[in-house]
Amino acid sequence: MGARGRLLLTGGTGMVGRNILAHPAARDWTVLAPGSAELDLTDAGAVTDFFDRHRPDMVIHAAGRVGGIQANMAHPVAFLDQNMTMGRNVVMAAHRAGVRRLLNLASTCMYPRAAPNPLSEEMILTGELEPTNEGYALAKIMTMRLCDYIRREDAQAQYKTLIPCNLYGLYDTFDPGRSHLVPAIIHKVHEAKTRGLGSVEIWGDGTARREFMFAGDLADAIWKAAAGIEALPGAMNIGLGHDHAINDYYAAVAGVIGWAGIFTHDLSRPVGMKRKLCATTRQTAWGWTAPTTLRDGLAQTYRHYLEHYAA
Ligand SMILES: NC(=O)c1ccc[n+]([C@@H]2O[C@H](COP(=O)([O-])OP(=O)(O)OC[C@H]3O[C@@H](n4cnc5c(N)ncnc54)[C@H](OP(=O)(O)O)[C@@H]3O)[C@@H](O)[C@H]2O)c1
Ligand SMILES: C[C@@H]1O[C@H](OP(=O)(O)OP(=O)(O)OC[C@H]2O[C@@H](n3cnc4c(=O)[nH]c(N)nc43)[C@H](O)[C@@H]2O)[C@@H](O)[C@H](O)[C@@H]1O
Repeated sequence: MGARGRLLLTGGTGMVGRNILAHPAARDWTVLAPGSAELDLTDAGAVTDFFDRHRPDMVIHAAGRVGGIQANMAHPVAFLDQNMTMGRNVVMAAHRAGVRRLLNLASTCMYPRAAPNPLSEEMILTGELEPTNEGYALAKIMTMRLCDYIRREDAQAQYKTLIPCNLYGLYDTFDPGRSHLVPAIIHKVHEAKTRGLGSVEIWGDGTARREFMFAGDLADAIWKAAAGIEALPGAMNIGLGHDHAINDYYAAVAGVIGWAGIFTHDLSRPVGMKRKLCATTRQTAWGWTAPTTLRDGLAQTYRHYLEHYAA
């Protein structure tokens, strides 16, 4: 048994979950990490049974229906329904089972579309959401608020929410229909290189800005948060504090892969938020910064892509 106790990690088969499991701090806990085939989190009865049988001391909720801008736009019903149901089932079953510590993972899509950057935690629920991912964002807000209400009603309950910026890294999803920006670029530029193509198409004009953190770094923040959840505010961004234009990410990936073609722009493609940069005031006071540079993170992710996905 890990010295810190028994921990249920939801989403342990996903990108964030696998990075959490690969981190050395995972050895401090006895981690239970069922995938959806073993425990369907949309099944309330199955989730309650799981808590009754396994009695975890802590929960990290990192499961979700997750995808890039195109998948979110195509399936708002599934993104709202599945994420809301999973969040409700996990948080309520944990509380009913007497679990005192729960770390919930949200996303910066919870911020209002017109909020001024950098985005600080108190801006949530002050305005209209970005329509391209509204369903997902509503589910994330609901789960965060459920944790807030539980803390308010139960002084023993340490149910806290981390709000990570955009992520990329090992175990990412490279399928173009579902992928986020960074894995999409890696796949496109790799294909261009291997097929001898001279150009790659960027969605939009490439001036929108995003803050992408290496998922291995997020795992480090998550374990620090798990070890001292009492010290966390109810909600806290996990970000870098700086961002880049979409065009810059394409150039950076091309540099890492070693491809020297040209970029074109498809202006008919969705762009979403013009910018969503996290305020890192709370995170800085908490004493953590992400260590991995963009170039190093991209190089590690490309190596992983070559080993596991490249044709
Ligand atoms: N990726 C990002 O850019 C990003 C940014 C900010 C926040 N986040 C948050 O981080 C968390 C994890 O994201 P990710 O990128 O790791 O996603 P991911 O790679 O797509 O993984 C999703 C995980 O959720 C599990 N899952 C989905 N439906 C389930 C169900 N019905 N029952 C049980 N498990 C289910 C999957 O299990 P199976 O594989 O076994 O089906 C998988 O382990 C999410 O809360 C997401 O909102 C992600
Ligand atoms: C963290 C996630 O952020 C997501 O928003 P969001 O940053 O726009 O999601 P991404 O899919 O990462 O897209 C980021 C930006 O990259 C541009 N982009 C350029 N080329 C591509 C490409 O080939 N593929 C993709 N996917 N984008 C591309 C896209 O127009 C958008 O402005 C939300 O939809 C999710 O719900 C989640 O919250």
